[in-house]
Amino acid sequence: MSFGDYQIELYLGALGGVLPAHPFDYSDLEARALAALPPELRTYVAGGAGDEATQRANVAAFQRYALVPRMLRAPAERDLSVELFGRTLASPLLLAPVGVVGICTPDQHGDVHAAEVAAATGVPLIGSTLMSDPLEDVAAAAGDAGKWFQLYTPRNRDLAASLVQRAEKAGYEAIVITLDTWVPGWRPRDLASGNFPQLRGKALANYTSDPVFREMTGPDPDPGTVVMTWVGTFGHPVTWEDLPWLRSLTDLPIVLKGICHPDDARRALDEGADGIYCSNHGGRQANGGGAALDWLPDVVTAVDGRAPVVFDSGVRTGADVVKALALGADAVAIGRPYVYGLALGGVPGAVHQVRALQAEADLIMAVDGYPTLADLGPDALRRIPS
Ligand SMILES: Cc1cc2nc3c(=O)[nH]c(=O)nc-3n(C[C@H](O)[C@H](O)[C@H](O)COP(=O)(O)O)c2cc1C
Ligand SMILES: O=C(O)C(=O)c1ccccc1
Repeated sequence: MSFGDYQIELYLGALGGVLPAHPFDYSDLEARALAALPPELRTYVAGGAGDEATQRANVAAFQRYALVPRMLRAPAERDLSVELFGRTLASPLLLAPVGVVGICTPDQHGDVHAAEVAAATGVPLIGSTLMSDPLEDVAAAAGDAGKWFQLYTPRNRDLAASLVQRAEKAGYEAIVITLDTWVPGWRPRDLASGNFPQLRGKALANYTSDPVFREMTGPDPDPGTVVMTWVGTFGHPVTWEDLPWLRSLTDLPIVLKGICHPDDARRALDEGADGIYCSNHGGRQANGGGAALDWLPDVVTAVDGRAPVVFDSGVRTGADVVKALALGADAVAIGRPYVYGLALGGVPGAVHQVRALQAEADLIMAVDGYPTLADLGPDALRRIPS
């Protein structure tokens, strides 16, 4: 069984009279998913920072690299597996943490459904701090699939400790600390529509289910108190000085998300991080930066094999996945593609998006003669002069 078999399944289904129910093209997926979402979610999910130049650059950057086909290399047998923190994954994909995925399905249990996508595909879910169901319920829905917990470090250190300890107890296998979002970026689409879901009390289940947060609000708080308490504690701007404390909270691997500079990557590892997550938050936080993909090679060089490098921001196709891997990422995360899949077609819709990415990546590696991840290095790519 290889990931490429998904195309056989689709063709056979069509021969049996059943055409695929879910989109293949990202623009089509996005347009249909946005139409299916309530208006207040459209700006939040699709939008980015400023005039969204960085968000567009994330996607465009992939076109500046071309995969070079190599022949006669027995590519029939593929192996896309990768080992991350002691778990072997069949493919190097991850579901990026998305704080509002919980409200992207009509039943408001989108975080549980994202975990079901992980369970169905074996692609680990990185669950956000901002969930609509408690992290314990989401972990249970992921079953045997991998799951990592993404921490938005609160100002209240006891609350941070409680969230990390709950995640550890619930079976999450790594803690991803997001560094670039202790304050929301300047997001004109949301500003113009007066829209920020958390301020309407959405996606706060990990707080309202937490004993430390409950002490902060007092018993039976009204919704306004919950939101204002959240606003007061949400975003601690993590610094190097905080790392020993964060390290002391858990024995789980710690992955730092938002690292784009080689010096930051090197120092993070020197100071005890176990993984580096190169990302610019899908262009949602700071406009005016380059594409995350352009920061990846130097980050990989700085890490020098000491720890896994995860990459996200702008991955839309199987070819994008292969290019990020060739530039040195050990695993590639997707954000909006699976959220849109879920919004449009529920769990089967998101499973389709994941399987389509796996199948396309697998078939590209086959046709281009890079049958395993070890075969895929910078030599597989040429930079197209702009
Ligand atoms: C609607 C939305 C909510 C997000 N929420 C979080 C979050 O809670 N925590 C986090 O670390 N990143 C969050 N991100 C960023 C993603 O983890 C990821 O970095 C980004 O979506 C990757 O870019 P892509 O959407 O172009 O694939 C969010 C992204 C989107 C689109
Ligand atoms: O929307 C986001 O990308 C996000 O992760 C976030 C969460 C809380 C505050 C600001 C941004």
